[in-house]
Amino acid sequence: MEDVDEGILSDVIYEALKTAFGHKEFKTKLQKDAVFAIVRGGKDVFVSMPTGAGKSLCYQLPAIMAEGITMVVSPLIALMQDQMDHLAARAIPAETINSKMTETDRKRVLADLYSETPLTKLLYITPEQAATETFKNLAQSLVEREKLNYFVIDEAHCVSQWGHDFRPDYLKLGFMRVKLIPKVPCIALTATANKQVIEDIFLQLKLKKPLKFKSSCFRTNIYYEVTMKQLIRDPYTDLFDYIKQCLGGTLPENPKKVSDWYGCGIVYNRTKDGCEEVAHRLCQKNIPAKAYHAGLKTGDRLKVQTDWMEGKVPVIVATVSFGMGVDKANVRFVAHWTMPQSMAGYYQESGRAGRDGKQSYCRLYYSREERDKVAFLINADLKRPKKDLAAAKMRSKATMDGFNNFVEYCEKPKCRHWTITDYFGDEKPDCQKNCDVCKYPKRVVEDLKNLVSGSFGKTRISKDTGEVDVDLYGGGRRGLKKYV
Ligand SMILES: Nc1ncnc2c1ncn2[C@@H]1O[C@H](COP(=O)(O)OP(=O)(O)OP(=O)(O)O)[C@@H](O)[C@H]1O
Repeated sequence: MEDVDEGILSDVIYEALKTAFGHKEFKTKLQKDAVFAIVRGGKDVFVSMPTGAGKSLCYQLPAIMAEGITMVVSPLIALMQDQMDHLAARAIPAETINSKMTETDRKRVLADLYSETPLTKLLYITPEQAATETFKNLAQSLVEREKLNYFVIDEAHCVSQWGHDFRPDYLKLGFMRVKLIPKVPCIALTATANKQVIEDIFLQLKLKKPLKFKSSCFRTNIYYEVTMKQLIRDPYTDLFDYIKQCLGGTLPENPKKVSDWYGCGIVYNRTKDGCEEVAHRLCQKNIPAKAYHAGLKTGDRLKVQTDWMEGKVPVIVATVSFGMGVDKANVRFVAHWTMPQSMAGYYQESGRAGRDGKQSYCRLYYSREERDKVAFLINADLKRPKKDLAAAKMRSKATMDGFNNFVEYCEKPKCRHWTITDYFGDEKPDCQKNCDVCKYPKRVVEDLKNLVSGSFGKTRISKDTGEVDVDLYGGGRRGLKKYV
């Protein structure tokens, strides 16, 4: 659509936005700019927006406007299914080819894709599927028939050796693209990429001078805080009170009538047993909660997720296996009962709060005991023998950096929003006291002092960095030591 008059193009895009997705406006100017650039075509595009900002629409709208097919590489079958359900609800024909589908379905999808006028608009595949002969032949055929419009890589941080969800199969996509579909524009999207990850995405996918659409990862409507678990007398009571506060302040008289609750929430836990334990204790306190983890049978796990999605149970207590692709608007809080392994992981998990733009809350329960446990687990994992040593070394460094950065988030009295935006290479945000450090600086510093025993140096607030400089470790050692 390179030569189309801009006014006409704009009318067509807005019309499609309304008829296909039911939206009158773009969510943000960045979403609009990205859509317009992708529709104009001819260029690779990189989109980095916070969770819930509406990245999917950036490629789905151009995909339905174009005459051919858009291929979307997505990391998980569940994630694809979720996207396809959303599209099906809007009567947009989307299909997948994956290892779990029946032979009949597979034949049906392929027959459509090889037909003269395929009905499919979006085809979702995993990176593993993209590496198969079936897929290579299909891609070649679509290119020859000029039916492939865009090649989309969702959750593009998975491509990067430095990304927290690194998947080696993603590395093949760059070669495949150059060899098979060199002229098809590539659209890479992510929510969690710092400078290093972005550079690696460009390199691995061999993007050609991509147009960049990046917004700050600053989530204005989330209150971030860290609670020192070892300093509170009764952590469970603290969690109950927190949840009650986030979900409307008072307990409904009939706790089974969930419509009384103001929204819902997630409690993340590192272990299956931990999830069961917390869910059990919440139920004892009349807070309906269910555990979600890999130890449950598929059907049970699905039921827990559906109950939570439909608002039948306001609190889900889950391991990190829960959440990717979950698009629920009214998540009022995300509490971490244990510690994630990296800043990028925490940003993604906590970012499930407040997708509707309303004020929401994220609290991490932190203790040094937990920090040491996670450090031990990471160390053990890094020591396991690896096939590709060079890649493993790079990964180790990324993992260590990610963890140490996150320890700093917990242990440095610096604006939480600023720490996050700093990590992702974004500008200093205007926090507006929407974090504990900015709202209660004295209390945070006191807590940090109490976190460790030893002598403390003077407390000084730096004008340049916003950090409260305090000798937390005693013995004159300043700053944080590295743990992994
Ligand atoms: N222009 C728009 N107007 C109103 N709502 C929109 C618009 N674009 C997207 N949305 C809605 O915003 C929500 C978040 O969109 P989406 O799931 O694409 O976010 P995302 O950036 O992909 O998030 P994540 O990184 O968590 O996957 C969805 O409910 C979607 O329907």
